Amino acid sequence: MHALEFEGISKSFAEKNVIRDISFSVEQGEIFGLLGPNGAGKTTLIRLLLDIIKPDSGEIRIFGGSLSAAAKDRIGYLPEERGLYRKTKLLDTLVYLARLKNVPLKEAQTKAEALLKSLDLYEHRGKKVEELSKGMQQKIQFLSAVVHEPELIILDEPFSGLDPVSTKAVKDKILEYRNEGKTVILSTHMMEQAQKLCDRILMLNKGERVLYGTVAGIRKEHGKNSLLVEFAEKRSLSILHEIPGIRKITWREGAVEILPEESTNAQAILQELVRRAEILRFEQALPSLNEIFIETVESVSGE
Ligand SMILES: Nc1ncnc2c1ncn2[C@@H]1O[C@H](COP(=O)(O)OP(=O)(O)OP(=O)(O)O)[C@@H](O)[C@H]1O
Repeated sequence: MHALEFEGISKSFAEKNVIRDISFSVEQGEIFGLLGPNGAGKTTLIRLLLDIIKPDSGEIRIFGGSLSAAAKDRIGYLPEERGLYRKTKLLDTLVYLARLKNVPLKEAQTKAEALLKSLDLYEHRGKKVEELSKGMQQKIQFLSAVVHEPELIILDEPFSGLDPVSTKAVKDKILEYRNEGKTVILSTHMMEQAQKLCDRILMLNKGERVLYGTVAGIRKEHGKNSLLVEFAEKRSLSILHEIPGIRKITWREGAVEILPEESTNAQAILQELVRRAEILRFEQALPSLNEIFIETVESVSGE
C-alpha cells in the first residue's frame, strides 16, 4: 500500500508557482528521499502533505485517505526550523510529546528512556534543553519526532549539526525504523547519506519533478558506460596503454575509471586486463547521487 500519494499537486504563493503539477507516491516501508537545491520546494511539499497549507489543485492521500486527526497521530515530523521548550527537561520533553499523541503515560516513559539511551542522551535526561550542545539538541529533536512510534516519519535535514558518531547513530535508527516496516521521508542536502539510505528519491528543481525512481535505477540511467578497475599493484596501471578500445582513463577513489570506445565491450577489456595483471575490482562505474544532482540542476538552469 502507498503511505503517501501526490496526484497533480500545484501550489503558488503570490502568483509564483512553487510546486508545479507534482505526482509521486511513497511506498510503505521504504526510505524515500526528497532532494533538490535551495528553494526547490521541498519544505513546501512537506507542508502540503501535513495539511499545514492547502494545494491550489490536485489530490494528496495519506495511508490511502485524507489527513484525519487519527492519521496525524501516525505521523512524526522533524521540521526544518527546530523548536522545543528550552526550560523543559529532556525526559519530560519526550514524555510530554508522546502524551500529546495519545501514548499512555507508562508506555511514554518507557519509550522515552529507551530512546534517550539509544542516542547516548540518558545521562542528560534531567537537564533542560537549553543546557545541551547544538548537536545534542538536534538529537533530542529527532527523538521528539519518533517517540510516539509513528508509521510515517518525516525528517527535514536530520543530520544537520551532528558529528560523525551521532550521524551514524541517527542513520542506524532510521534504518531500524525501515526494517520495522515504517516509512521514512528524508529531506536532505547530504547526498552521500541520501545515496546510502534511500530506496527511492524524488528530486525537485524550481518546483518541478526532475528525477524520480530508485537510487540504483537513477544511477544506472545516468551512467556513462564506464568501468571501475582496481589493480592489486599500482605499477600495473601502465598496462592500460597496451589495451585497445579504451577512450579515456580517469583516477577515481583509489581506482581507475575506464571509458571504452563505443565498439568495445566490458568483457573484452576485462579479458585483456586479467591476462596482464591481478585485478581486485572490476565493475560498472556509476555516478554518485551528488554528481547526478549537480548535473541535473545545471542542465535545467542552462535551458
Ligand atoms: N509562505 C510563502 N510565501 C511566499 N513564498 C514562499 C512561501 N513559502 C515558500 N515560498 C517560496 O517557495 C519556494 C520554495 O521554498 P521551499 O522552502 O519549499 O524550498 P526548499 O526546497 O525547502 O529550500 P531549502 O533547501 O533552501 O530549504 C521559494 O522560492 C520560497 O521563497
